[in-house]
Amino acid sequence: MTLKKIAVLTSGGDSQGMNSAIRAVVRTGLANGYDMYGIKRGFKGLMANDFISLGSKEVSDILYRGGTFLQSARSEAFKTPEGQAKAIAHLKEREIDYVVVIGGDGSYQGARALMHHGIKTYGLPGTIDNDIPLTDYTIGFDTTLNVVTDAIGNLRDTMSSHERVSVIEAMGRNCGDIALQAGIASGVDAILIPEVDSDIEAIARSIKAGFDRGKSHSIIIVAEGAGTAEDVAKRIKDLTGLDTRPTVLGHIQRGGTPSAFDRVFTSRMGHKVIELVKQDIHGVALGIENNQITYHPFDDIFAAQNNINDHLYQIFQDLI
Ligand SMILES: Nc1ncnc2c1ncn2[C@@H]1O[C@H](COP(=O)(O)OP(=O)(O)O)[C@@H](O)[C@H]1O
Ligand SMILES: O=P(O)(O)OC[C@H]1O[C@](O)(COP(=O)(O)O)[C@@H](O)[C@@H]1O
Repeated sequence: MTLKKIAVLTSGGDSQGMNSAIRAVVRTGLANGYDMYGIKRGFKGLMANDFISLGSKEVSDILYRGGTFLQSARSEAFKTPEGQAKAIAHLKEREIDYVVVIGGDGSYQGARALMHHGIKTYGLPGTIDNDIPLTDYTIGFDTTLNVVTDAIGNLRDTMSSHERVSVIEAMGRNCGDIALQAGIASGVDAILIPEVDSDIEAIARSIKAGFDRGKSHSIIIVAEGAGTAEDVAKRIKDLTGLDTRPTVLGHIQRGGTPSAFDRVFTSRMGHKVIELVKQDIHGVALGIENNQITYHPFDDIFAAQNNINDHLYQIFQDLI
């Protein structure tokens, strides 16, 4: 009897913990007698037939590394029928039975496209943005929060010495979770996120009042989906007369050694993928909900809304 073959790829923006997820899928797969493969550079590498065989040794020494050793890519060509036909042909030639896609919602669209061509697929939520429905956390989000929280601490030191207002731009595309949770963790004075309309004049008044009471610095965090640090800093300066400095954290947020939380939950998810393979359950995306590893059909993920946590936003407002 031929061994069942499972291939793993990482796609879209990389995130800290992807390596840990790959390692867990591969080691659990090997322990259960499957033949394991990696596909380099996401769907781009799949179209180019860029596969590598993965044994236990190939995934050693990666658990604590950010990024993805399989590397990642965004590929417009894969969205076309021709691109997908190439990808399917390589999977069929190699007799790959299952494909594990680690990436964000775009990558999930790609996984669903493979599924519609008869490939058994799984999605793991690999994005720092925390913008995937039906999972409380995405891979790398916790590490990114720690990176952003550290950066805000550094900015606080220098802003305080110079009595300045710091306006910090966080990533997240159209999702405000990084800004909201790093903002709570850092005790910032204002958080601008795309999900909530903010009154910049009211924010400016309260920052000015803070300085008038003797505060030596003020910190505003703005999610990239809600505007730029530069625009917000200029507006605050115009409204308050205070010295302001914009900082764009950029891709620094996507690096760093994955947190213990990211390593543990990705290990659990990777392990769960193989349990699902054994039961021949597929066409699903995995998540963590109430500390349980869960899974849902791709169609349910696309039908669901990813809402900001209103209660957390309220907590932030009550704490300023
Ligand atoms: N509608 C789609 N159909 C097929 N593949 C898609 C689709 N949308 C995205 N993809 C593939 O997934 C890749 C990653 O998506 P992207 O949105 O860039 O990142 P993420 O997965 O992090 O959201 C894209 O470059 C493309 O190859
Ligand atoms: O690295 P790039 O291609 O410049 O993309 C930046 C975008 O990727 C992210 O870092 C992660 O998003 P995805 O995981 O959905 O790709 C976003 O927060 C940001 O807007």
